Amino acid sequence: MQGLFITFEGIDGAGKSSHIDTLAQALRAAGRQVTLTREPGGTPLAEKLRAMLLHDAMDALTETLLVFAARRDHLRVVIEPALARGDVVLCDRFTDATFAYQGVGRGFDLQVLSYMERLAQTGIALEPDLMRNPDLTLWFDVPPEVAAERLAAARTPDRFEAEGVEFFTRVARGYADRAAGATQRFARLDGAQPRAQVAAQMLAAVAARGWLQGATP
Ligand SMILES: Nc1ncnc2c1ncn2[C@@H]1O[C@H](COP(=O)(O)OP(=O)(O)O)[C@@H](O)[C@H]1O
Ligand SMILES: Cc1cn([C@H]2C[C@H](O)[C@@H](COP(=O)(O)OP(=O)(O)O)O2)c(=O)[nH]c1=O
Repeated sequence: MQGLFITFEGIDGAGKSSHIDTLAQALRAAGRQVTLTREPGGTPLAEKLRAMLLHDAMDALTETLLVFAARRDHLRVVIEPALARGDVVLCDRFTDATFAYQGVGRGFDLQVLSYMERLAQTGIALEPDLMRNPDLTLWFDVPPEVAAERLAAARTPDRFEAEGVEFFTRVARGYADRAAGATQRFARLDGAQPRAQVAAQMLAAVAARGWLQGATP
């Protein structure tokens, strides 16, 4: 079976983590093996880098280098082997987050990011020239004010979540720009709706691609 790479994106508090298990269950019910993972993180090395990224002060270049270092290790150790086995890989965040947070959020040069994206995501897959990209990106789009309200009620903020609404307004614009540049890959979900409706939108986006139809030879 063909591997599939599906990413979950959106600003902090958009509802990504709340919905990833629902999709995993639906895919398993359709006969698929699922690998659940997240970024930054997903391997022992990348989880160490994640802890630094979320808690230690650093400039935007250091942040970007660490994010891509974590991503390359994650691709090498987890994502590419899972895709080669034919799994569906569900990943909570990937490179769109780097364009949204480090790029538009922090103001890091987008062309340099594109170069780093190519460098970090090429040369690991079985096809040597392939730059690994998601097959589908589920974009949980919520107004920054709604996300901030949810987070205030939910958890102690990390270094990103402690940013103000202006930062998240830029990050949200970063996601909208990425989505506009890859309309086939992105499915926009209205994340401000109640959970059941968000879940239904998510399942419909995956079903529309024929990926919930049960095992196919
Ligand atoms: N559709 C929704 N409506 C209301 N609250 C939600 C919804 N989805 C998630 N939440 C709540 O919002 C908070 C952030 O959700 P979470 O899934 O952790 O977001 P993310 O992973 O995108 O940062 C959690 O407390 C979660 O229970
Ligand atoms: C993958 C990635 C995440 N991030 C940030 C966004 C999030 O605030 C943070 C951690 O992501 P996340 O796992 O979504 O946080 P949580 O578990 O608290 O919901 O890392 C970047 O800045 N750039 C990136 O490339």
